[in-house]
Amino acid sequence: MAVFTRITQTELQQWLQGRDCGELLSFDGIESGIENTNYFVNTSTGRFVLTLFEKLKAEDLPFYLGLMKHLAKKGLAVPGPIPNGQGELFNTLNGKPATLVNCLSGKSVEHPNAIQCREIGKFCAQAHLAVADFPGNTPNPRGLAWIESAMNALDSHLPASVRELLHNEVNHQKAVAERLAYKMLPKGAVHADLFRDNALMQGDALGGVIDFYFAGVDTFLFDLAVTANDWCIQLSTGELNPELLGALLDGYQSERPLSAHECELWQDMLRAAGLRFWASRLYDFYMPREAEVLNVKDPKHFERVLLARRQGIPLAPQPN
Ligand SMILES: Nc1ncnc2c1ncn2[C@@H]1O[C@H](COP(=O)(O)OP(=O)(O)O)[C@@H](O)[C@H]1O
Ligand SMILES: N[C@@H](CCOP(=O)(O)O)C(=O)O
Repeated sequence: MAVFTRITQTELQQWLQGRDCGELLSFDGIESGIENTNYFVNTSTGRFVLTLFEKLKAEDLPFYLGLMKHLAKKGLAVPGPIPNGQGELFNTLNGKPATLVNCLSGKSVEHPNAIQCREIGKFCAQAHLAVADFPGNTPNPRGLAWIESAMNALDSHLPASVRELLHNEVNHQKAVAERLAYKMLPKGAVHADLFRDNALMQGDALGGVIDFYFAGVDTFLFDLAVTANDWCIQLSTGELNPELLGALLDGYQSERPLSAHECELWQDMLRAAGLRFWASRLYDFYMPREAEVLNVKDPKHFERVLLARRQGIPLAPQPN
């Protein structure tokens, strides 16, 4: 259950005043989700999602909400925030910063097919093209600097074999970051958590992408690698499914061809993306946040993913 903050009809009615969203009819708490409080809000003009931010600070929100607004304005299937009467994308509701976004259709898929992988690949590329003129510059909050500090905090908790692999991969990624090819990679504001549960599918079509609250500036290739590691996975082994991966890359390259440097660093970025989620899951596992309704996600899954990517990859993209 993920309704951390309860609100009353009167509070919501007052908060909605001045927003271009019609008259409040009803609202219901959304049970799934673990970070924020979400409600479906039905009004005389449609259906919306209200999010009360439980942990993110007000100063962090302009980047995330600004990115969603930017992408929605460019026609991508992303929930656009509905501003209040003062033009603000968020303001306080019951003591928490809160925003209202339009409700997208569809539901997440557990076992995507090749067509769905192609669609998410296309979306990923379109989003990368669309941020060329987005001015926000908040770095990826879970970049290599965060991973290294998490690793140091975790060190005494970890079994020796885990510690060794973590240090080894962090050192490898630090060396990658020094390479000229890495420095030449195109960057921008990316979702950075484009997992299956953050995409709503309507059959084979993409209904939309939600949950931009791990977004930050990073390489486009890293964002694509995060997506591949989740959408194209063989869950039992952590290996990539060549058919699904081919479809994802094909969809991506149909919109934004990869450069020679991007192709060269594909395996390293798949490793970086595996490392990022292994580190955050280890962190959440060994240092659980207090007083939370938390489903801690299994770190072992991303250990398998990382080990598999270090061994090799089934398909390397070619520059167009
Ligand atoms: N804009 C939206 N349109 C439709 N459903 C949404 C939207 N935003 C959130 N949801 C629903 O709410 C659930 C929880 O949202 P999510 O952003 O994943 O929460 P959390 O950040 O707490 O993990 C999603 O799984 C989805 O069902
Ligand atoms: N996708 C990450 C967890 C990020 O949290 P979210 O539920 O807000 O998407 C993972 O699987 O470790």
